[in-house]
Amino acid sequence: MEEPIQIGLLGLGTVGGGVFKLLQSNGQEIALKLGRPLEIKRILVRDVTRPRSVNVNPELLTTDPLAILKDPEIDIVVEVMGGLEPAREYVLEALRQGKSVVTANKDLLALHGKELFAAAEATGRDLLFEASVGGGIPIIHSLKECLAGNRISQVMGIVNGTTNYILTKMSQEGRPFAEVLAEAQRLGYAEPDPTSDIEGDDAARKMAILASIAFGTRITYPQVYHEGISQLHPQDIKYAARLGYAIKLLGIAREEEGMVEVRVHPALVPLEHPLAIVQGAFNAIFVEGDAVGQAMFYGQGAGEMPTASAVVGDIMEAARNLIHGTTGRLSCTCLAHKPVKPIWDIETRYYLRMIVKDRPGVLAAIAKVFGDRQVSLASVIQVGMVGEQAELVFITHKVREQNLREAVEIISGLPVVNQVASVIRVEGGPEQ
Ligand SMILES: NC(=O)C1=CN([C@@H]2O[C@H](COP(=O)(O)OP(=O)(O)OC[C@H]3O[C@@H](n4cnc5c(N)ncnc54)[C@H](OP(=O)(O)O)[C@@H]3O)[C@@H](O)[C@H]2O)C=CC1
Ligand SMILES: N[C@@H](CC=O)C(=O)O
Ligand code: NA
Repeated sequence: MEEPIQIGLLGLGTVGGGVFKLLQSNGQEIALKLGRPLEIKRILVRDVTRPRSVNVNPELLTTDPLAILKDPEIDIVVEVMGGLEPAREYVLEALRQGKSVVTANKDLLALHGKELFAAAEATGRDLLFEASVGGGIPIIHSLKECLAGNRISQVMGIVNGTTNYILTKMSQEGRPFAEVLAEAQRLGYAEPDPTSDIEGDDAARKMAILASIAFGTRITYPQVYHEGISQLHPQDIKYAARLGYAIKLLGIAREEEGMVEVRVHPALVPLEHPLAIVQGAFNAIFVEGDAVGQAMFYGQGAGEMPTASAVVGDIMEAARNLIHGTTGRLSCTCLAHKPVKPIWDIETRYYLRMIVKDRPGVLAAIAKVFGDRQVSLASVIQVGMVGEQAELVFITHKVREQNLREAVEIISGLPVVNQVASVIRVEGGPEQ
């Protein structure tokens, strides 16, 4: 067999450790498939003395990035260290040095994609990032290649494993938020700062990447409206279930008449919808194209080995392209400019929970405000009592967000209304 293709690994944490293990355990099959073996030559870490879950020769470890970036024998740099800086500078330098790059870093791509792809195009090398969205699910390649002949109208799904794990455990086992989050961190699902999972930033970055590819226009992370799950009340999970819904952190991207809608927020999803049954750290992504119709991608969206599966697939593609002299054949696909719709212009259904005075005329007062703002109600249910006050749940028909927000503001000020406790969008039903 020929000389190995040399790899430099930036990071040996959850994902880097998984990549190391997979290249060891499946190295022979991989070499057979490529016709050349892959070899990890150096690994950048912060602390070479830290105990590792992988059995690695300490001589491979370095704290000097130049030992990888400037090594002419290294052909492929794998960035699995995370964060914006210095990861951005290292990826740019690797590309400038004529190396192909594989990364799992959605933070980087969702903010600096344009600069990174320009650098890859300048040297004609590959910049591959399958692991950045949906962990092990092959969604990036599917959108960029297999579905490239379609006009994509919608990408919708669960793209954060940590929050789906938390919501699953809270709803099925009634366990407290903090306890389940700690478990997700132990299992390696969460980001180093789990706030980005909990507050929807991680999912927003992934939706920026998916929307950019699906609609062929550059969408960056700051353009993605997002809310997380930290403000969710456990009673809303309970009431939603009673009404036939699960609450999921959904990413939604749509293109209509040349405008893109892209958002991340908790949503009530009907229990009969396939996304409602996605449990634990699993992710699922629905894609709708004019030729393919509906396609759903499902699998483990986080964790050591599922993510390593995507990274190693990309390493093999980069290696194949090097072997055949075909690097850089599939670069940036953001070729058009399409404006992003502001959140107040979106149209959807809403679940609202209110604490109100338990007296006649209250419903009529609330209904009048809704009516004045063209908010049409699909159902109203009294779910319980909070002391002397009644707890009401409303589900609306589809309405423009601006109208709903105005109605909520006026209703919150009505003397008969103590509090509009929750407003959650409803997605995936017959009206969408
Ligand atoms: N965990 C997951 O399920 C998934 C993660 N990702 C992405 O993969 C990337 C890696 O995530 P993960 O493996 O979980 O992160 P970890 O925190 O587990 O690992 C990070 C690794 O990078 C090293 N590192 C970080 N900063 C530096 C630095 N400045 N200089 C040198 N080495 C550094 C760390 O070194 P040391 O060990 O010495 O501290 C560590 O080995 C992130 O971009 C993440 O968003 C993508 C999909 C899923
Ligand atoms: N923290 C992320 C990891 C994968 O991208 C998640 O929970 O989905
Ligand atoms: Na993926």
